[in-house]
Order: sequence, then C-alpha cells, then structure tokens
Amino acid sequence: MTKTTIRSAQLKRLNDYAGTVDKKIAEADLIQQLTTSTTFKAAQVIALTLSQTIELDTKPLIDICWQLGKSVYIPRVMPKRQMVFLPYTSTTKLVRSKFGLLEPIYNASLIKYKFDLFLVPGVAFSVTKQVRLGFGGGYYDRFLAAHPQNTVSLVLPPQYFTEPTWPVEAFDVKVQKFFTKG
Ligand SMILES: Nc1nc2c(c(=O)[nH]1)N(C=O)[C@@H](CNc1ccc(C(=O)N[C@@H](CCC(=O)O)C(=O)O)cc1)CN2
Ligand SMILES: Nc1ncnc2c1ncn2[C@@H]1O[C@H](COP(=O)(O)OP(=O)(O)OP(=O)(O)O)[C@@H](O)[C@H]1O
Repeated sequence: MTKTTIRSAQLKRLNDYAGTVDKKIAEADLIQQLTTSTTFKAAQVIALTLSQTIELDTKPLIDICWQLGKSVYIPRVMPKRQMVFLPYTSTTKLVRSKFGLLEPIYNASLIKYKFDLFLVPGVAFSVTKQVRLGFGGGYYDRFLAAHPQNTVSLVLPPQYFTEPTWPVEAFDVKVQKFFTKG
C-alpha cells in the first residue's frame, strides 16, 4: 500500500479514537512513562508540538515541563518545507497557520536547532523498524536529516505497528526510542 493510502486510513482511525476515554487513559500512561524516564529527567531543553485533536494531547506534558523549569520549543513551518523551533512559554503569542496549526511568531534570534530531547509526531509508527509515517509534509525528515536529535515518539494504540505496512524510503529518519501503551 502507498503512504497516502495508509495515511488516510490512519487519519480516519485517529479521528474515531479522538475524544474516547481509551485515548485519555493511554495519553496519561504514555506521559507518565516519558516523564519518569532518565532521558526526560536529564533533558533541560525539549522540542515537541502543540497537538491537534487526533494527536496525543501534549498540553499536560507541556505543563509538567514548565513546572519542572524545562524549556519547551515548538515548530513553525517555513517556506520550502522547512521548519524552525521557537520557545513556547505561558506568555508566547500564537498565530494559526494556514494548515490550522497554532505556531509562535517568527523571531530569528530565538530559533534553536539542538535539543536534549526531541518528540517526533506521526500518524503511524513501526516499533521494530523504528520508522514513522507523518502528515506528509516531510518536515520532520528534512529537519532531522539536517539536525540530528535524541528522538522519541509517544505511540497511541491506533498508531502502533510492528512492521511498517507503508513503504520505507531512504530519506525516512529513524526514531531512536518509542514509548508504547501496554
Ligand atoms: N501538532 C503538530 N504540529 C506540527 C506537525 C505535526 O505533525 N503535528 N508537523 C509535522 O510535520 C509540522 C506541520 N506539518 C504539516 C504537514 C503536512 C502539511 C501539508 O501537507 N500541507 C499541504 C496542504 C494541506 C492543506 O492546505 O490543507 C501542502 O503543503 O501541500 C502541512 C504541515 C509542524 N507542526
Ligand atoms: N531530507 C529530505 N530532503 C528533501 N526532501 C525530503 C527529505 N525528506 C523527505 N523529503 C520529501 O518530503 C516529502 C514527504 O515525505 P513523507 O511522505 O515521507 O512525509 P512524512 O514523513 O509523512 O512527513 P513528516 O516528516 O513531515 O512527518 C517526500 O516527497 C520526500 O521526498
């Protein structure tokens, strides 16, 4: 099957899963696993996303990071399918992008390229091959090719695959660690 076919099937599954009690339970479990890990405890500067409803809700995780005094960075998409990461604090002004995502305002002096911990979003993850299927922009693959990171993904049950059922391509950057519910 093609990436496009699997992606649309996954978007449907994740839409159906959004708003369920199962999702809330899985999210709490995954955030608990991450925040008690040595890699999280040691990380001072963390990159993550402001989640959409079909994604793992990152707000509780962001609150924990802020409470612990960690610096949080979130992406802003740029021309030519580039992406930059800018600080996210309780006072950061956000604007909605044309893709519907909330993003910080561009400020070149605040951009950061290297993080202690880097959370990678996706619609499907193969835990044995350590690959992911994203939303299709290639933003994360491009960014990670240029700026390697200590990557982790939090995998909700409908995102979990052992082997990839989609084609893995040369530019797909592996995720180093997965947290899975179970
Ligand atoms: N919460 C969250 N934020 C995120 C990501 C994510 O996966 N989750 N991203 C992960 O990458 C980046 C944005 N990802 C995008 C992925 C695909 C397209 C995309 O395909 N856009 C189409 C047009 C779609 C439309 O107009 O409706 C295009 O450019 O042709 C855009 C952004 C950065 N922010
Ligand atoms: N390092 C790269 N340099 C240039 N183009 C790239 C690179 N990585 C990926 N691409 C391009 O990005 C496009 C989208 O790739 P793909 O469908 O695999 O996205 P995705 O992994 O689902 O998205 P994302 O990485 O944003 O979550 C592809 O056409 C691919 O050629």
